[in-house]
Amino acid sequence: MAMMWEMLNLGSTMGTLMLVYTVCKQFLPRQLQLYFEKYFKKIVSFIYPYVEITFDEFTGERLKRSEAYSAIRTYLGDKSSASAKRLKANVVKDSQSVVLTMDYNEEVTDEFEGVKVWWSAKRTLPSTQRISWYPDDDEKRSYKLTVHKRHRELITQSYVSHVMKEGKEIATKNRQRKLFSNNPSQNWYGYRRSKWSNVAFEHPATFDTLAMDAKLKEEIKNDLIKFSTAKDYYARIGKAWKRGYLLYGPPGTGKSSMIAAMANLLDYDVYDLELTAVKENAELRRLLLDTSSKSIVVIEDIDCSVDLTGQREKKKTEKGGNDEEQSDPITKKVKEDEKKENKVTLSGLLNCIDGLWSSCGGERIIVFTTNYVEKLDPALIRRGRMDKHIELSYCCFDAFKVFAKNYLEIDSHSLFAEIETLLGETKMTPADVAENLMPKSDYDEVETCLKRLIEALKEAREKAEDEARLMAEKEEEEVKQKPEKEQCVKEVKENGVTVSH
Ligand SMILES: Nc1ncnc2c1ncn2[C@@H]1O[C@H](COP(=O)(O)OP(=O)(O)OP(=O)(O)O)[C@@H](O)[C@H]1O
Ligand SMILES: [Mg+2]
Repeated sequence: MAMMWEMLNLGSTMGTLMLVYTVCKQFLPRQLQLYFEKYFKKIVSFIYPYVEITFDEFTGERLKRSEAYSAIRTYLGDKSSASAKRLKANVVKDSQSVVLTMDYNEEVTDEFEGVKVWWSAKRTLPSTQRISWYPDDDEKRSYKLTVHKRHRELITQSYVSHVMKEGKEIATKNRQRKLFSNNPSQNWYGYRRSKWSNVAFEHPATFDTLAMDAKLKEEIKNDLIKFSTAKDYYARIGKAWKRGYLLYGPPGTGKSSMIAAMANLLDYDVYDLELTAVKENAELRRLLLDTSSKSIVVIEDIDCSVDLTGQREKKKTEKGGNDEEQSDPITKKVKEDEKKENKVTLSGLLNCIDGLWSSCGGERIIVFTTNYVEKLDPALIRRGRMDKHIELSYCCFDAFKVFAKNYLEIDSHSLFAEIETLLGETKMTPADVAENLMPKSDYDEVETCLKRLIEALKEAREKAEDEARLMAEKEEEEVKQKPEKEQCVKEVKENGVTVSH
């Protein structure tokens, strides 16, 4: 019997049965219809001794994508690539490989411990046509597993977990890392819309291409590797498996490049959290809860994203602050509106970091970057929240050597000594050093590039010296004018004369 069912297409057989059912129901007299319906199920289960299990794409009021569905899709993609006639292809892993998935209404057979099962992919489109900005909103997708009822136990107890496990393993093997960015909250709701949008993460920066002090680089690499393998350690000491990094330094010193290098080293996804698009603390919490493990959550330019100087501002206002600013109604209104627009507060952010990490899955790194570390509230960057503070600064000789090796493929040169001296005398960001060192045409020789950098360093040194001279002159002038000013103020006080400027 089973052989016969195998030879027939299960889907079309059921289709035929349903057709018979509909036709009979229409043409049978009313009295007989009731009997027919009553016995139809029994007849079907007798002729069709199979169990069907459906795995829908979405669970929990369609807000969460089902893990089982994803795992089955990957598993069947692998299985069906040899037998199915219609497949869908997705390019993964830096465009190097293609992953196939079963197309809709396609069926594949699988075997488990000698038992045959049938899988089919289904898509249900909305029954009524309607105009919508989101045409796919009502589309439902699922996989259907069909198996003989005498194998029900084996399939539900062992086969399904086998499929899940294999599917997850294949997914890990083909994993294309992603860069996520948060969507504004008005796009969060409805079928298949989500809090984060993503693209493939393909940043080429690694710790080998990162130009910085060699010792510090090694220390950071070791710290990251230790963290990623310390699951048991964190469990033993009773701490959530997370680590916070604060990267600070002037623009163009490699903060963003370091985040990319971290993600590439650990094979983590990156969640680039734009705080200015988050309306309130509750939204921030939901966003963070929707991140996956093995990920780096990044908040760039943290000093610009949230009013971290709130407490100090408040104190200033209490003392009287800037009278002009306070009395100006337009400035006041703009400030009020700004506050309404962005209600993420420092305490909200702190609660999210601590609350999130201690309450849900681990293996997450949070990175803050800033150009002005002194502006940040100490509560935000205290150890335990931001465990490691890393200063990325102007280009040192170690960093230059990395650039020379990567950009010009040299380890030493007679001009290196001069460059070392100049780097010690002036401040140039790694971004500027890289730009000067990069060959500008196919005919640019190594020496040309090094000499261009030397010229740029000399220019920067002269500019810095000029600026220092000007500053010194200005200070001298101020010192000279001080006694005169003091005398003037004294006279005004004594004589009660109003001086207008
Ligand atoms: N330490 C570095 N090592 C290698 N490349 C660097 C380094 N610093 C800067 N660069 C180069 O300069 C460019 C700018 O660097 P990056 O974006 O990482 O700087 P940043 O510190 O994040 O700057 P900002 O504060 O403006 O965001 C990068 O494309 C990179 O090629
Ligand atoms: Mg940056």
